[in-house]
Amino acid sequence: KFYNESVATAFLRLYESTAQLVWNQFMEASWNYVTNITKKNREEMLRSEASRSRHTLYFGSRARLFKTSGYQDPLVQRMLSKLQNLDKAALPQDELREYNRLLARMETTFSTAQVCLNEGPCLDLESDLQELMATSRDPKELLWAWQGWRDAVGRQIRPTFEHYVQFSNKVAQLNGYKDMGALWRSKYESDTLEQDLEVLYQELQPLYLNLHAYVRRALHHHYGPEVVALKRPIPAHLLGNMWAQSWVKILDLVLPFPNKPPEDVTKTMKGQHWKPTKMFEEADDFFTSLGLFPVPDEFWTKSMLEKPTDGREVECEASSWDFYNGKDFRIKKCTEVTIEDLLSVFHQMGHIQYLMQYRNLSVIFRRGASPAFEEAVGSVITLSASSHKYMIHRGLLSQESQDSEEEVNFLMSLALEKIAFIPFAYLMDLFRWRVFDGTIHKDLYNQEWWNLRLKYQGVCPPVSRTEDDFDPGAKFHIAANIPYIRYFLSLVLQFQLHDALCQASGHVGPLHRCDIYNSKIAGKMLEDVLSLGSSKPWPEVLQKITGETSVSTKALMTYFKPLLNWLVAENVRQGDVLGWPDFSCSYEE
Ligand SMILES: C[C@H](NC(=O)O)C(=O)O
Ligand SMILES: [Zn+2]
Repeated sequence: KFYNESVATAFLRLYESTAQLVWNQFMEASWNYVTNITKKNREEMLRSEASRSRHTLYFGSRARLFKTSGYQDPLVQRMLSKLQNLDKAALPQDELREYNRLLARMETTFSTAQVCLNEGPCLDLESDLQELMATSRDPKELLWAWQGWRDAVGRQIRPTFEHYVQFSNKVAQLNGYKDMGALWRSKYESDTLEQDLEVLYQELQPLYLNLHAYVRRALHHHYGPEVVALKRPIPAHLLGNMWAQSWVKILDLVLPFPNKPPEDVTKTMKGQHWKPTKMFEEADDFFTSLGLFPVPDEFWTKSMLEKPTDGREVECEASSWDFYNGKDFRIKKCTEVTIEDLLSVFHQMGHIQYLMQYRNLSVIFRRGASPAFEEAVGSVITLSASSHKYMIHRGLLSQESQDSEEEVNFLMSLALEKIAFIPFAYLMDLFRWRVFDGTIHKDLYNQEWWNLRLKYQGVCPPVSRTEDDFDPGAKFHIAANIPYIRYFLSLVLQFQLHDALCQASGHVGPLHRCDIYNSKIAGKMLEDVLSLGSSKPWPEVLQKITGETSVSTKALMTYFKPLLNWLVAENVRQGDVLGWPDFSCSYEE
């Protein structure tokens, strides 16, 4: 074992100079593939992945030779320990090639799947099927899209997914973890993660149960008792979203004060001839108003901000990309001119801001303090951008003030996005952790998925399911091997950060009215945190902004308190039962 710290420092410098090149090449090849899905580009991406893995293996296996205890510089120690995780590069080459092929197969099946009308056109997920799920109020049409998508994706990738689980667990074991779930959880550097998550979930459950009961009653009223029964779970295809993870598109069916409907911001955007580029410029302007970086010129020339119309097949799922050369950062998004997409643009631009803030760190530290921090940054800004104050400021709303009823309507629209999401974000990796640790046997994948969907979300499949189906695979992050607990933690973290930044920026009044636009103080606090990347444990990073070292639901509960009060009163008035005591998912046989 090498003990000598100066050898380690030289070793890391060599890693640094080679890693940027290798990672840049890999990102370019990956980018070329997902923005132009062809066999040639896939082969090129797989070749580039293999060379990146060889580089990881070379340095990672040598990093394991260093005995880092007792080193003076904690950063050297932290860098070496991170390098020692080889991830999938630990596989023998032939198995790595097979693993990469099946990963590409699952993700590409998702990205190219369509649902076709008999003798009619074929619908893409983005945005035909998502628009149908959002706007149709015909249960049969919704069922057609819901089932068609799962037939086209979930069913197709089930066999591949079973191999993916085996390979993933082998990767984890070769890196010293018992299974891939343990490797995923290790990114949070906490040995109480699962207990902490359960506590957060329990604290949030009353908010979710009250929203669920209220929304169920509204759908019961709209669709009738045959379709939506009180005291039962809600059929998953009626919630305005392909995965029932966000219910914001059925706000019109559940508006607390229907005589005070919010202005249609999407209509205003279209009326003002907004284009996708302007949506990104708006977000860029928000970050620069905080004193943070604008995106570089090549962001505008190299990003894919709209779905191509030249016939190219692309992966539409939005994502932000670091090309590891300190100046090339891109977003891939099939942007539509809608308020939902504007907020999603803010979220993605938050990722880009993180990449820019930590671009001078070692490649090893060019990650978020935790995956949840990566997701939370953009969402924090989105909370300000969602505020009535900001929308007025940008001319997207015209009515100056909101009365208390309009504020409840506003909070309901945020709750349909954020509160509805809680159980979904939690169960996505509860499912996969149990698949990886063997608790969920491969012959029961679909039944166990729906057990979790029933237990945590209180939703049912609209039609009976079998083990020929693989409904979890119809969600991008499962087809694309992207962990998800980051979104659950980000949901709580974003309100905690928003609250701290609002206080620092001098905001007074209810949290949901806060907009940190133009606050250089808030911007400086963000800069101090984002520029650390993953060089410090995330509790230390959190403390720099909030003074706390653990994630807390306090700010989220404060934000939604006026709505919870209203929901509880309403559910009591209606004599509603919280939860789904009649838990069977009924099907007319
Ligand atoms: C919440 C998560 N957002 C994202 O991936 O950008 C999703 O879309 O499922
Ligand atoms: Zn994100």
